[in-house]
Amino acid sequence: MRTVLVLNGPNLNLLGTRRPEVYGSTSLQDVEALCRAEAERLGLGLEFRQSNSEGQLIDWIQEFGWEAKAGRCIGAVFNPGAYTHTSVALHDAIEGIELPVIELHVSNVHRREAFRHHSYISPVAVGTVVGLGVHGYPLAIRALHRSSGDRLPDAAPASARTGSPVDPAPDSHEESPS
Ligand SMILES: O=C1C[C@@](O)(C(=O)O)C[C@@H](O)[C@@H]1O
Repeated sequence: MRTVLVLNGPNLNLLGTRRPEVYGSTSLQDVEALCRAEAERLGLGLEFRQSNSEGQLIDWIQEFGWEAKAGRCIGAVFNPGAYTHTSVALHDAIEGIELPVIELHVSNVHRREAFRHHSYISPVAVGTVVGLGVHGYPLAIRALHRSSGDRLPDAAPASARTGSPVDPAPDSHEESPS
């Protein structure tokens, strides 16, 4: 059975009690239950992990990069918490492996403080889910499952790093109508 990884960074163990007006009142345990139900529905195994440590997150990304390369993992839903806005090391970890990553934020970071508007993760993610609350997690799992089944070229991490899905390929540039 192929697995999907759901990875949560610092302070997400406090979901449900930390600033409920921003992050809601659902606990991380409840998020895991939502993800497990979605994974089961799709016939996937679920690895659900959380760490407050940057190094631990990098180790898991590398571990599941190998799992993806071996065809045993379809990708990761990753909420990097505050490391989103600071971590070149997490950017490099994702860039260096073959794990399709969907970046997820429970809150709409773009409506919040300016320091939350920049992400080091987005340029190496296949996509982002932002501001949909905890219901974004099962949606992201579904998106990974769909892209892994269809093997859409725009779902592959390598092509996502060279341009957006709507970018023409470098050898097929067309003049846009004026
Ligand atoms: O810890 C978090 C949670 C967050 O990633 C979110 O899920 O909305 C947004 C980050 O800016 C913040 O540091």
